[in-house]
Amino acid sequence: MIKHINTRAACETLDANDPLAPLRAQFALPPGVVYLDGNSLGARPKAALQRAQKVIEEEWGNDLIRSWNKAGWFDLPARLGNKLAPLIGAGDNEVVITDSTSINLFKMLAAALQMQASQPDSATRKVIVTERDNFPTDIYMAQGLAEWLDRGYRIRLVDSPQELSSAVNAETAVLMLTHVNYRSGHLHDMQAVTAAAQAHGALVLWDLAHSAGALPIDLHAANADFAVGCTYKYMNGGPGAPAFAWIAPRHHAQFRQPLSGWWGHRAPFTMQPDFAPTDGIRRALCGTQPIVSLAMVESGLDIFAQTDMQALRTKSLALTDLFIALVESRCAGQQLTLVTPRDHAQRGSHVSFAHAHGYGIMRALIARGVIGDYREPQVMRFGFTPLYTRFIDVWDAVESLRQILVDTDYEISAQQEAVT
Ligand SMILES: Cc1ncc(COP(=O)(O)O)c(C=O)c1O
Ligand SMILES: Nc1c(O)cccc1C(=O)C[C@H](N)C(=O)O
Repeated sequence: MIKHINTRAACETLDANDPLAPLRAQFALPPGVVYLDGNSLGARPKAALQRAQKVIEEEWGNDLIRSWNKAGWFDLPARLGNKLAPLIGAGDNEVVITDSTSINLFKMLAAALQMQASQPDSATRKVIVTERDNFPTDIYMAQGLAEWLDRGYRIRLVDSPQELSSAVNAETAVLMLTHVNYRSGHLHDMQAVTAAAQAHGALVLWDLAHSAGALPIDLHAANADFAVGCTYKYMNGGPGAPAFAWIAPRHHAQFRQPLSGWWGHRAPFTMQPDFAPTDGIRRALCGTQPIVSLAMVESGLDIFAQTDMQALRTKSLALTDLFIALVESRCAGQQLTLVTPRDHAQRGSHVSFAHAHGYGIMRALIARGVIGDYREPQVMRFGFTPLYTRFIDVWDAVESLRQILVDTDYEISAQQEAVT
């Protein structure tokens, strides 16, 4: 049906019939902007401003240190983790919101390697498998940990999802994958990949940065071992908002991570000189949390509580289908190559097109108020956030893209900024 949409008026009708359309009013989006970068930094929930005011003025300003108890600051990582849990198929007391995704990757990987080190085959199980095309921080964190441990761990980088089945074997300690690829938008079959790796004795760590809040996830049904992800993308927690970490309950008792700060201690205010890990998911914590930033995450999560991930997925696929169809019909012959899988089962919530002058074209789009981003090599990335993206936004974005391409209205050798 989406394939036959070829007027802006038809997109207006899609918006008029969209059951999720009213949710957009809960976001503060600047006028005249088509925002297609919620996969990198989500838009601001209007409620975040009042929340920030309350945290800063009342909780910090007025109640001062009493707020650790009175405003529940100390429990915030776990309380918000419980709110996030249903979005990823996790249960109560299984998720904390804390630190950054990079740091949580380090903690989960370190704990997984330690669990594997206690197995009888530990001498030969020394490989961390991931994708060469994974988001670089994931690979860098694994490299840093392996180097620092200096116990013979190696990183094996696979070049395609198809290669995974031959790359994972009895030497694999951990398979660490990003569920939806940051560049291509390719979506892994979490359940099948997890089962195949576990059949070889590997533990499986999922980075949900580009899928949490974008599509339904069921960590329990997939029998995953560990998961991490960002809250500042589809969850709209704000720039640099703390990330989340999930540990399968069956691993809680064995879980040990090396950043053994006092927030992970059994009784931090007894001030004992020896570290004794607390029970459960709070073991993933390290030290004092950035409370103002952490508190912002709740405003984003509260919007998800008004809908469900299946409804969001249905709209997300309609938006990405429409974008692909319109770009291919209206920008035909303009040397654009679709990088994202067409198959719904393999597609997240962003769409990427490659063009030799991708960076210059993206700059021109941003100058016209259509905000996406650019990833090397040559990839223009457009994120579709079903909570606030409209079908007319898709139309308007493609129309701007078409005009820029037809008029060659972009700088061929645009100077790259620090953040692309
Ligand atoms: C897959 C993936 N993991 C991790 C990150 C970021 O990690 P951090 O928040 O630690 O910078 C990103 C994006 O920045 C990402 O796309
Ligand atoms: N975390 C980011 C940042 O600190 C600056 C600019 C962009 C980001 C992003 O989140 C990028 C994103 N993970 C990506 O997929 O490229």
